[in-house]
Amino acid sequence: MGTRVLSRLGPWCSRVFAVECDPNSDPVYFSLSKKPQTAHCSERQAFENIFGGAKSYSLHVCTDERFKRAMLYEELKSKFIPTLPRGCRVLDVFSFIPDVKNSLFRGFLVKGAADFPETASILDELVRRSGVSVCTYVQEEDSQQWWQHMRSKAEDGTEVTVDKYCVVPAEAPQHHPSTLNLIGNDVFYNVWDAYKVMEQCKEKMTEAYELLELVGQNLAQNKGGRFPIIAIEGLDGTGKTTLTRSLTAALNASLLRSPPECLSPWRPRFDSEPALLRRAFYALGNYITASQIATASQHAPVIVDRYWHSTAAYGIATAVSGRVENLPSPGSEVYRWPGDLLRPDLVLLLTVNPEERMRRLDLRGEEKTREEAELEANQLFRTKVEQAYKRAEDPACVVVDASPPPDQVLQQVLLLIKDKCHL
Ligand SMILES: Nc1ncnc2c1ncn2[C@@H]1O[C@H](COP(=O)(O)OP(=O)(O)OP(=O)(O)O)[C@@H](O)[C@H]1O
Ligand SMILES: Cc1cn([C@H]2C[C@H](O)[C@@H](COP(=O)(O)O)O2)c(=O)[nH]c1=O
Repeated sequence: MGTRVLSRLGPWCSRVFAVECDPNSDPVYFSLSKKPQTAHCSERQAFENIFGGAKSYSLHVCTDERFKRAMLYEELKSKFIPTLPRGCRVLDVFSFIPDVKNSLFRGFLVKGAADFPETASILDELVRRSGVSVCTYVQEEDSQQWWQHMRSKAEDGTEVTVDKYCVVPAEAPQHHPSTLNLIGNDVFYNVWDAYKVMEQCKEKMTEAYELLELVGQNLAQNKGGRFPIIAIEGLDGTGKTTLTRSLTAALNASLLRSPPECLSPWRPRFDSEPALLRRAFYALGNYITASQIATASQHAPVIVDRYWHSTAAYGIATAVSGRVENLPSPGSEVYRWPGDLLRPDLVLLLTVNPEERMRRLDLRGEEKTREEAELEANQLFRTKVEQAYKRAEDPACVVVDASPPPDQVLQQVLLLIKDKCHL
């Protein structure tokens, strides 16, 4: 793999690497060079922190085929990483070509592997896997420089180093590497892109096959009727269900949701699949909901409990690691509305402070999805979801303070609807 060209994504040695040690600080960036270069003291210290101690390995999922990449990454994360001894530390590693979309390969840096002989044999097994590349990090005693050794198996089964590069400091790119693959992996901007993902797994999942059938039956209808379409968005527990019910009664409206009810039986299955499939499931759900909205809005106003903005906000916030500043800047193309999806007339984003939201969730006390559990555990994630909502464009979200009692929130929202939709 070392000297071979990685398909259209360029040679290995032209890549930049980022190791994430802590979600609240910048990753350590490095690139590869055939010739050693002198690193500053602080840079040497940073390398010492990430590779130092007992032998370190990095594993990279290296294929530009998105389905295979998603499956392999999930397999490493859920099957392989949990088998490592507790003493090993696992950090996220990205390898990418700066500013080149879809050039990101995700992986893991396993620190302290040499302390556990069984770890080395597990990692050596991975050298054989197609689509995974395994590197080790070695410090040369005389020069204090770190070298990345690319591992491979020879024909006779013995492990060999196929290439080695000096690890040299690299500048932080303008955009965080985790933003490079968002489009087409974490957010889909047309139905066919999500459809193609689902098609790739319809052989192994009957749910995918049935979902595709449903989408096929629901695509023809995508033009709104004469009544307004109002989407209600917000983090879990902000009061969407409560408000959408009372609004529906007050406006004599139809109430719909995304994902639509007809997908509820399949949701737990897709929620436990790799992110690519999960995101494709939610994206396709919006198109089925759109077809229901198209019919319903011919007869009455339509209230939608979550719609496209949830799909995009959760997809972006899950994929972009680390700090809120790592999100794509406002105005980025990732915050646009898909051209082929029925647009609502008004989108309201309900917001409450974290303590009140937690109080409401605790009072409700239902079973949680993976996303909900993550949201509850992680304030950083919640802030990223809310920021992604706020950056959405055309239509943008109108922020509503949902902390007053339900009746007051309803009155506030009715006034907004009267003003914006003339209802
Ligand atoms: N304005 C409000 N004031 C106080 N409590 C509220 C208010 N609105 C909703 N609640 C309560 O907060 C809890 C969560 O509300 P609700 O289920 O409507 O939120 P949600 O946004 O639909 O959540 P999810 O997205 O997880 O389905 C419920 O117990 C509900 O009764
Ligand atoms: C619609 C939609 C939802 N999710 C995630 C976000 C939430 O944590 C859960 C719960 O949704 P609920 O139906 O309101 O209970 O699902 C998502 O990730 N993408 C989506 O499109």
